[in-house]
Amino acid sequence: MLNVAVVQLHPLENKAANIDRAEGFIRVAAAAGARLVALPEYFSCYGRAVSPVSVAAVYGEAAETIPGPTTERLQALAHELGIHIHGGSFFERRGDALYNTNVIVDPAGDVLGVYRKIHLFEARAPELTYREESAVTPGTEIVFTDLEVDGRSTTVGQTICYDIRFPELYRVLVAEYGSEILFVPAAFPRETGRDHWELLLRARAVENQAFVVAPAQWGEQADGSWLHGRSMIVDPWGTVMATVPDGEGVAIASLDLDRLATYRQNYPNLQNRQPDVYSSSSKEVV
Ligand SMILES: NC(=O)CC(=O)C(=O)O
Repeated sequence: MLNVAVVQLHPLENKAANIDRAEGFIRVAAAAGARLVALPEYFSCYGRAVSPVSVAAVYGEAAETIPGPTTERLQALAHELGIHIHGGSFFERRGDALYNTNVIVDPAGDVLGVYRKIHLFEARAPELTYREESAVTPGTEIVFTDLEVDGRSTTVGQTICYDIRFPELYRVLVAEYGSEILFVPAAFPRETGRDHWELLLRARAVENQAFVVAPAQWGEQADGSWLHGRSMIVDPWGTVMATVPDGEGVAIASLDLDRLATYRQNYPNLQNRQPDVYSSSSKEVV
């Protein structure tokens, strides 16, 4: 069994305070037996409160390189507690560009996987306007990471928030790269989250026969908007194993990776895919 925790945070404008609270919840989760603790998207800074023009400035100020103070803090913490930490996401500066980036850190304090969000959120609705690309550059690489936890190896796929709407990415992470656990750190707004968040997480879990680990931001922002929260861990059958209610907090679930292997054998959905047919040019028009 692999004990995994999701941390739900209410992002405030003070980056140092956000990181301090994240550390506090990581310690709580580790003390409760979690071997892998996952943080939400933009856990150290979230910029919904400001106009698109100043969003870029706020993000730019919050951005860090890898290695940098935030990754070094996660590395020290993972080493001290002897756990893996999935560092949700934060603003990364690389040359002149900013990315929405997450890392996985192992108990030796090493950074194992660096993923830059590929699909950047955009909404042009009367009730919700957002264009992540105004400040952030999209990543161009699919990232999966091999982990060794409690003497068992597993492969995890790294994604972020809006990526969840693009099932192709998850299919590749599972069918081509063998991921057993899919990470989806997020900051879904209430407008989309109330109807789509759980539905999308459970769909990706069922269709890919994989665990989905989804820590989220929750709560009211300075501009009066709300983040949906409902961090959750979903099993490959689509059952919600653990969730965090409104507010900050931690939820933990025990993932049975051996049972996952049996389940994939008993229901060989992944083996029964017909990729040749999907890509075939021999379409019959009636
Ligand atoms: N915040 C996101 O990246 C995505 C989102 O809110 C949505 O897809 O809805």
